[in-house]
Amino acid sequence: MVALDYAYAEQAEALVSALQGIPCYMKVGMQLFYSAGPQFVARLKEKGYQVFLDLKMHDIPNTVKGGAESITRMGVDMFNVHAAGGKTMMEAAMEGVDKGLQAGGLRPVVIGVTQLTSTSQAVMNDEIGIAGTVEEAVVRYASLAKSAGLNGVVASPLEVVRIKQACGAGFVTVTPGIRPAGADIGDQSRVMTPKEAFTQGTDFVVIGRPITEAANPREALESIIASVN
Ligand SMILES: O=C(O)c1cc(=O)[nH]c(=O)n1[C@@H]1O[C@H](COP(=O)(O)O)[C@@H](O)[C@H]1O
Repeated sequence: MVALDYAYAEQAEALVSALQGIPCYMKVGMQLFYSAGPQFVARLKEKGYQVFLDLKMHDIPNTVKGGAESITRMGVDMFNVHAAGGKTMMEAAMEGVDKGLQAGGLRPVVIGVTQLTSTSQAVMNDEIGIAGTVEEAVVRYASLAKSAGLNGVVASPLEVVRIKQACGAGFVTVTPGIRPAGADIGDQSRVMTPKEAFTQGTDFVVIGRPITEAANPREALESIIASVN
């Protein structure tokens, strides 16, 4: 999944054109969506892409339900909500999906965000104030997401084995925090290479800057795919 983290539609369009023909999901996050909106998502769908709309909803259940309904009507393939919003909020998201389907939408894969991959053990314990290991917190969020009827979670590849043990092999894992060997980690904290991530059994890897900031993004993505194969 390529993270189209751009402020302007033209920049994202240029990357999509550069990657044309390479099979991948396109991830639209808040930076692009707040600027280019549902029209950009519609253009990606017209081009035949599968789209992960990453807006990480986290609000009261009624508001998340409405957001999920609108997102489902948009016809995206995947979207996410914060598992930290709790079981009732996540169940409300699934109710919103049902309402969106009744209005003619397509069924999306619904994913819970666990602990952001930028969060280290120390930050989680000392700053946010959650005790225990990151892995324990992630597995707890994943189990909660599963009990609310979600299809999977976003986590770092380091937690995939434990998530699959707790929630089953079919529970989808979407893993950012991916860095090819030697790449700049930036603000990420819990990282692995693409190959290592797939060795852990993840279903999807999400990659942004190693592609978007490369001198040649197409070559960067092709070399990542080659490293996995
Ligand atoms: O939900 C996400 O996609 C997400 C969750 C998370 O825990 N960490 C995370 O990095 N992401 C997203 O994944 C992408 C990672 O981008 P890079 O760090 O540039 O590869 C960004 O678009 C983030 O918003």
